[in-house]
Amino acid sequence: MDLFQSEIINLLPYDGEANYHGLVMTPEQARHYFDVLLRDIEWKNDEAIIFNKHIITKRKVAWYGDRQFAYTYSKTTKLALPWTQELLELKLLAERLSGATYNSCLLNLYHDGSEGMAWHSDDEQSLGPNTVIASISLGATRKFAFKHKRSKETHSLILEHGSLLVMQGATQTHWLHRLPPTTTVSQARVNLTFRTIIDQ
Ligand SMILES: O=C(O)CCC(=O)C(=O)O
Ligand SMILES: [Fe+2]
Repeated sequence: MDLFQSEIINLLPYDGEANYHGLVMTPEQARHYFDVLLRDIEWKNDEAIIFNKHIITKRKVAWYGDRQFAYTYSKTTKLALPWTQELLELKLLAERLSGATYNSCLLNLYHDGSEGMAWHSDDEQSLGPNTVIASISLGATRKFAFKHKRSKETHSLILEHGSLLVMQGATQTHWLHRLPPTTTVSQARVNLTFRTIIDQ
């Protein structure tokens, strides 16, 4: 039984599913995970090569997994670190609620509302088709948006402290998503996306 929200809401009208489970832990648990992850995760500024320029983002990232999976995007490669206790606990929670399993997790740390993530889809070959991605949010409440690649239709929702969003089906094929920057948020947010790497 889901103690927190009986209804799971699918944000997308077609071409995929983005199921928002709402809060999946108490505010105390969410605060605990937020504090421990801020302290213990090996946060690094993200690097990318875009239009032949070497970019270093303010946003910080980390990459963890079952094995030393290589994660390559924007022409940079990271090797997965071994799971921590808290990451394993959150992975189990995401697996139980989403009915899928995961072998890796990408973490993002947004220090305040000036940091976000631009439109993209998580459609790397290493994730395979119709991949399931479970996204847990901790800390500041932020808006999250989807845009259909062809129709340009948009849908957005608010990701709360201690919440779970599961993207699945054809979502990454047909929809872009982003975390828009905002001037109204001064607190930090940590996001974890649990993923399954298939081709290594
Ligand atoms: O911070 C978020 O909620 C989204 C992060 C994201 O889209 C990603 O890591 O691919
Ligand atoms: Fe993403």
